[in-house]
Amino acid sequence: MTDKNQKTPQDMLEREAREEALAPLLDNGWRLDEGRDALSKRFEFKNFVEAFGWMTRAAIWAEKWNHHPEWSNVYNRVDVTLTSHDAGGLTQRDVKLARKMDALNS
Ligand SMILES: C[C@H](O)[C@H](O)[C@H]1CNC2=NC(N)=NC(=O)C2=N1
Repeated sequence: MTDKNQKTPQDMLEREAREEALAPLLDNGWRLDEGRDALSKRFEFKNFVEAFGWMTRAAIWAEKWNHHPEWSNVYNRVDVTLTSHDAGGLTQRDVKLARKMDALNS
């Protein structure tokens, strides 16, 4: 998150809300990217069909919420990075999508 007093989207997280929102995600396999304000996680599945099935379900929510992950898939593995491009960093939209991705994987 930037400290410069620029115009930022309304859902940019303030420090306290941000820490509260991020703590459970960081406990659940998400990490803060170094070098950019983004959350990343590697999801692993039994096989490609499970991985791609999960991606399909996540994609439907991403499209519904107009908030899209950066992700790549190799066989049973999906590497996800979440950040809000318009904000240049994390917003509530990333937290919401991260929680949904975890819920779809439980
Ligand atoms: C025009 C459209 O609303 C925007 O490009 C949306 C689409 N999905 C998006 N996804 C993410 N992660 N960040 C954005 O800023 C974003 N913007």
